[in-house]
Amino acid sequence: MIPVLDWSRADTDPDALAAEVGRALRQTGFLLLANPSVPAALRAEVFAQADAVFDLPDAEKRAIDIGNTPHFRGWAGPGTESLDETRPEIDTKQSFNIGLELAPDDPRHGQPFRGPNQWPDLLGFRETMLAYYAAAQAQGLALLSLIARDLGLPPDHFAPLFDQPLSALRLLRYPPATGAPGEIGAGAHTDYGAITLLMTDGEPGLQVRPRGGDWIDVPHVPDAYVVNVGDCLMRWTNDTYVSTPHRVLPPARPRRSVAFFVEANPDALVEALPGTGTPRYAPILAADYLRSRLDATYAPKAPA
Ligand SMILES: O=C(O)CCC(=O)C(=O)O
Ligand SMILES: [Fe+2]
Repeated sequence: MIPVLDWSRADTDPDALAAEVGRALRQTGFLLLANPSVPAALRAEVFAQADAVFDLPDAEKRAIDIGNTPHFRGWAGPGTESLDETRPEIDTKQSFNIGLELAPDDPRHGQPFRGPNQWPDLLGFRETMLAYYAAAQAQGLALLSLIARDLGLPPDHFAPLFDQPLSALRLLRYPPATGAPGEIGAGAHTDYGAITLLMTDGEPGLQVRPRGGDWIDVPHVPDAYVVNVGDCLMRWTNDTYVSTPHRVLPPARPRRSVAFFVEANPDALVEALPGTGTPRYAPILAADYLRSRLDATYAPKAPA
């Protein structure tokens, strides 16, 4: 149901690979990407540094809490987020969020979602995360080039729209299940951005619910990314591609994952791409769309 596609074919067989990517993104909006361009050593280092930041004492994590700034960066402890807006349960996960890094004197500070990252005092953390942010964004853009091919657009169609991205790197850790009623690792949701590149650690829990179907487990393929369509790309493709609800059940053992949300530039105009039919949605700036989605995720809930 969720195909495994080999990224090494992007060089040898791009047209066929683009068609297979397109088919998956039209059907379930999910695929597994083997042999990605991001080096394995860098991916492993991201997991190691993620462990280090989550293992810091709470006081150190609170000093870089996501609530300290309006820029959605830093540590979000357990109980601060609820991805399923329709249910009272709060996600058990904790996360650490990193956005586009700007020089301190960059004039873009203060624009929507632009601001300083909050870095922990951990040797190599910042360098690893910035290297990964760049590598994952490049993989995302290369995938968007195949997506453009599939949609009959010039292969570089998206490049100028993703060169100052709102993309977010999110480290995640899920505690083992306690058995509490209704407990959920990450509530059912669709992603907000263009595409998501997700690394999982092999501990089961991630499920998707294809349209008209029931929840199914997403298999763990070592070294492959779980790739899925976000709501912004669904809207941009005028529903040609579909974003699909997914969730993380409370795992049997601690579970770790690393999501990279590939997002457009804040001022990219998201409107029905050529060839996708009569527009179903009004045009919207990528930053305004993201704002509307994040506000709902972080809205306070009545206690369960
Ligand atoms: O941890 C996972 O496997 C999925 C996380 C997720 O869906 C998200 O952060 O949007
Ligand atoms: Fe997600």
